[in-house]
Amino acid sequence: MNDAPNLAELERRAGARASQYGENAHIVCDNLVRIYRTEGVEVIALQGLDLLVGKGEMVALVGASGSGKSTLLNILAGLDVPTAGVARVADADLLDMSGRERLRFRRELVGFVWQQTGRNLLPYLSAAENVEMPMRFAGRGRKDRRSRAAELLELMGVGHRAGARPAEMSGGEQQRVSIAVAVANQPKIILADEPTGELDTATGAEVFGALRRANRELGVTTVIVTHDPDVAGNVDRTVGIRDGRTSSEILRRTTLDADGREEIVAAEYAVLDRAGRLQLPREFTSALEMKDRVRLALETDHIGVWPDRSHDDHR
Ligand SMILES: Nc1ncnc2c1ncn2[C@@H]1O[C@H](COP(=O)(O)OP(=O)(O)OP(=O)(O)O)[C@@H](O)[C@H]1O
Repeated sequence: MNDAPNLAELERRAGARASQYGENAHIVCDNLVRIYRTEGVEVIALQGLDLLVGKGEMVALVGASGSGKSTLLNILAGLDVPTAGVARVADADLLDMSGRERLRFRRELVGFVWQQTGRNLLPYLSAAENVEMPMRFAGRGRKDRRSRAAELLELMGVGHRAGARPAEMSGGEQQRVSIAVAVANQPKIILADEPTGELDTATGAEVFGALRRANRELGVTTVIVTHDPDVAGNVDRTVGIRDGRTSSEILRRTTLDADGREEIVAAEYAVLDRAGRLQLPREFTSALEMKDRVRLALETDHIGVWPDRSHDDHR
């Protein structure tokens, strides 16, 4: 008897494998490409980016200016449409949405916090009124709105500023109110673009703390774009973006030290994508003058990478 699978079975297995990528993730980017075309010039802002974020996870995106962080965040926010690939957020397919679905996605599923507080808050409304505003749009009753706004401002540590207008608050307070606004309608995801960009370090840490509380207490998946070098201690995972691709990850784990005390350990990894591609850190490749090609060797527990010396032999 021939036990070899037929073509239909092989296709079924391949399909089943494909659907497994990111099946349980809250955010899935698979080979995401975004090309901007302006006056005949093409800029490839994202070139095959892969990213998975789990439900309830708090992730920071870091990377040099122009690496594609804002492009990615705008796509995840439903404000921009990728050129190719897969982008799924809370089960919504961002490449295949009608205008109406996109609007619903932006209103109900994601909350935003932008760097400029002026973009987050209406200047003529008090903190509490700002938090109530999205709930009014969603048709929630007045009593319910009031109590939820008060609760959220309290959670963000700005309950005592409920009656203040944005101009009467400090930058850090405004950003904490902005987080309360972003979570008012119970979104599944919060996206924050440089939320501490205009703040000093101490105030920035308070804003990260508020984002952390929203993430932990409300269970909302959180993605933050930041230049803040101290961010790794505040989030579960830091994802480095280089040239439009995820290139490295810093994972934060809590372990016990020799005396049984909890300590936070952050370990840096290079990202190996599904095609087997790996970005070697520039400092490593330039230290050994590696370019164009390298020699690889499989060892029992690691892979060796050597500079290509074949030119030297032929000289
Ligand atoms: N609307 C646009 N039209 C053309 N090119 C764009 C546009 N938006 C971004 N780009 C280009 O795409 C690339 C990625 O830009 P992006 O703003 O995503 O980077 P970034 O990592 O967020 O940078 P920064 O930290 O400076 O905000 C850059 O080369 C940028 O010039």
